[in-house]
Amino acid sequence: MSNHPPKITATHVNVWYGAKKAIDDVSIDIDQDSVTALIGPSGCGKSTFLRTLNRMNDTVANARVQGDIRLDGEDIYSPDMDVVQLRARVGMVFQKPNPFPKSIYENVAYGPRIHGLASSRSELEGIVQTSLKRAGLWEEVKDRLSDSGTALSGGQQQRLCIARAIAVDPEVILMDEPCSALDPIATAKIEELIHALKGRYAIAIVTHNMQQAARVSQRTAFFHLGQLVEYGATTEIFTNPREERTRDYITGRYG
Ligand SMILES: Nc1ncnc2c1ncn2[C@@H]1O[C@H](COP(=O)(O)OP(=O)(O)OP(=O)(O)O)[C@@H](O)[C@H]1O
Repeated sequence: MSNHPPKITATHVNVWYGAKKAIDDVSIDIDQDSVTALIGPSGCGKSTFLRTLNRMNDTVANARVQGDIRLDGEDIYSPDMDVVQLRARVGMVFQKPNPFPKSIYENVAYGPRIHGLASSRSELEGIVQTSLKRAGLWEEVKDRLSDSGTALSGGQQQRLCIARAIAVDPEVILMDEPCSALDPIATAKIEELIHALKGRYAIAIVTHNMQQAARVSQRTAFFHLGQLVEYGATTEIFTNPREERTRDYITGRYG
């Protein structure tokens, strides 16, 4: 495990949708050097919790978040926090690949351009190239950068979305079931990519697939009915869980 202080600390987090409580007093640290998997049955609040980490819930009209969430010690819900900046620092990849209906190049160049990360066209080209390389897509697209991002296969589109997140130089990447729309080969590529990105970015991934959690993560958080039941080293959670509810879930008794 990491020698660094946690990248993100979430303490006593509660989330409501209107009167319905979706997250109940959850405290978690997200480690800089690990991949953290969030697992649990459908509707247990995994995505809701993940979205609190870059304030994506701000965009949901009836959602209300309470608690303390810090990125490198900085309160991300502080009124001083620039949310656009925060979402560049804490990037997100969604279940369904969602490239912009623009060229492959533009998909990746857009973020660095609006954030003013490149002072020249060649610098911007360099960022696009590096991001596509880190996302494991460069070899497949280098000769067709002006083709539409939406013309790529689903797995390529998802790697394009990862390149788009990487392009704005994030510190954390949140992935919300990034492989659920992909076939096994495309899924394996994303899992390899997660391995390759580990350490450079703190990564938190929501997954329904327990084998995937076991393969890609070093830490696992098990959620049930909006609560964090157990959080620890992935090997411990899968081989020697402390809680009966965790054991029931990983042995397939529900969910
Ligand atoms: N925008 C919303 N308005 C009202 N309720 C919501 C909203 N989004 C989610 N919920 C509810 O909050 C609870 C947690 O949902 P969430 O999507 O976070 O769970 P999840 O564990 O990610 O589920 P899944 O694995 O099915 O994606 C569920 O009961 C869900 O119906």
